[in-house]
Amino acid sequence: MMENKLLLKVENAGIQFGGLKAVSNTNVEIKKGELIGLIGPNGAGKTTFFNLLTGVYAPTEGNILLEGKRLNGLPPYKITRKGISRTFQNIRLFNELSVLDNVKVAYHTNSKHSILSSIFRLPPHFTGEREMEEKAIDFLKIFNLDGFLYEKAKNLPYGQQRRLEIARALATQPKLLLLDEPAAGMNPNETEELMNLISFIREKFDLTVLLIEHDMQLVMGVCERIYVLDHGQLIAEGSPSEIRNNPKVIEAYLGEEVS
Ligand SMILES: Nc1ncnc2c1ncn2[C@@H]1O[C@H](COP(=O)(O)OP(=O)(O)OP(=O)(O)O)[C@@H](O)[C@H]1O
Repeated sequence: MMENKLLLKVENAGIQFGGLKAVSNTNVEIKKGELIGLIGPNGAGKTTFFNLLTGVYAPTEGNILLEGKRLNGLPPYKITRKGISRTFQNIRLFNELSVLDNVKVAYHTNSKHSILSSIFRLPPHFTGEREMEEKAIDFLKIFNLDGFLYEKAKNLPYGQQRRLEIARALATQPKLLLLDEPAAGMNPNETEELMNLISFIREKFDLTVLLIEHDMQLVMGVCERIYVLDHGQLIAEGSPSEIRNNPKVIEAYLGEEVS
């Protein structure tokens, strides 16, 4: 793993909605291979920060650079192709499609064969399609979802839907994976499994991961470094133990019992 190469650089970036500075003047640097947490109270701007990174919103100030290239203003599908993908706080899947098709659709985002060859069913499509299906099935095995290939996504239990959402995000072959509250709604066992899964996929796919999470056991357990947002501003950055003992963070978010 190329651990010391900079992957993401966010320079003084922010966004204003009318009079509200939802995120302002943020500076974040993430190196290849890192697993980083983003925490902060409700409404601090965490999801908005993800929306900036993924092109849902263009920053109204500053720059976002992936491997040195500016992403500002690119639409989400182009940012996905450049290597950033995400999951959402409220799971977003194609509910009526099968588990297998959910992953195949994601593969299409980065597939090399053209839409035309798909429509006219020209030979490259068949090869591409078969390859894609095999890849998707192998992929779903990693997530323990290969027993449900033809089940509609909406029929999976909650924890498995979460895993499928991560599988879909990974199927676009990102360099940087953004996870928005992946443990929300999970019981402690599911959370533990998720922690193991995140560590495992990071190694297996040589990934860099940034995750928003309120579950401190998860954040402190898997992240190497943590950024803390409060009222749209970064108030701290450091290792889990530095963050746990940072008076500003305790006051804004963690409360005294966690210290
Ligand atoms: N499109 C928008 N237009 C106006 N205000 C917005 C928009 N998107 C987000 N905001 C505001 O920006 C602020 C930050 O919201 P955001 O959802 O990013 O917080 P969060 O840290 O993700 O919170 P939570 O932990 O509750 O998910 C909030 O005040 C929110 O109302």
